[in-house]
Amino acid sequence: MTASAAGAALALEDVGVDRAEVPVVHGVTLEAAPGAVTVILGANGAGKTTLMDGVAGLAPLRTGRVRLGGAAVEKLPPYRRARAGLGYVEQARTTFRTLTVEQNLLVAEADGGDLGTVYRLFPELDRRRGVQAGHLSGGEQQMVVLGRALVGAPSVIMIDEMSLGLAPLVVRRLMTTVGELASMGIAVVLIEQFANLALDVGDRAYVLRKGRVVFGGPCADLRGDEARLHRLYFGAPPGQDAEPDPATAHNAPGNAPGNAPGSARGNARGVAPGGAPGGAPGGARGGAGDGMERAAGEGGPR
Ligand SMILES: Nc1ncnc2c1ncn2[C@@H]1O[C@H](COP(=O)(O)OP(=O)(O)OP(=O)(O)O)[C@@H](O)[C@H]1O
Repeated sequence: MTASAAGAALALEDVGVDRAEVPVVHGVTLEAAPGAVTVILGANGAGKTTLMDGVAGLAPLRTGRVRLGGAAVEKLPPYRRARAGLGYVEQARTTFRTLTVEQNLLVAEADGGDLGTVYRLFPELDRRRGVQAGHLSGGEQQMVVLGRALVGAPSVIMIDEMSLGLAPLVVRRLMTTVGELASMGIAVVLIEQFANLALDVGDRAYVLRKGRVVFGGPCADLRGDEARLHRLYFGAPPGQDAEPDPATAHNAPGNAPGNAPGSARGNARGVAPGGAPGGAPGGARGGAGDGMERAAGEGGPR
């Protein structure tokens, strides 16, 4: 374990995950720090959801180690990982449709969970406690799903594509809550199709291509750099140099300093989601980065 992994709320070491016995995720090493938003980006099919399913115990780990607060959990069944503090908001926005908002939350409440915190974060739900979840808007249903994860009192919360099918205004509203969750000390892992919005609220980013990490570094290094995001998502066009090989990059993700909380939080710049990879123009905000990039696929490592 590296020194920084010891302080990480969630640390993955050389994680490989299979889908239907096919290897999809390969050798992923990354960390999520408490009080920070860690963003996972990548094109459709890059393996983001498969990675999260592997961490949660819903897809089989082929290789590697998953540490939660320093303790290895990769051999535990999903419910024990959840009890150990791992919250997972899956892509499908599933509520108990005939139960009220409050009943949905109570079903998931764990020791240390607190409905008051959920209602403070989502006054929209406070006003609709007695309404059946099936009668809520898509955005409100997403709040219920996030709320259900929160009343499990997680130290880490992984959120997969919460913006799917929601209006830009609603997505921006939910993104402010993502920042608030981190401010509460939770390690937030955010998978998001709208790269620009995620990079705005995020502290540290990892980009997956073909199941491998091809970038790990500060979000500031990627903000507004659409060309670089495109290259990371899809590889270099024919005839152009590929990204530097990780073997020569001096800062692999596992060696990088922990996420600096609050770098972008609360600064959402009102950028409309523009599809992935997004990247708002002119958004580069300094950041002598420790980012690294690596080639994947043909010619890439392993
Ligand atoms: N249940 C499954 N059985 C077999 N293959 C799967 C299954 N789920 C995903 N895959 C395959 O695994 C690969 C990675 O998919 P995954 O959903 O993890 O990617 P993703 O980066 O989350 O993409 P998206 O943004 O589209 O959700 C894809 O090639 C996909 O077809």
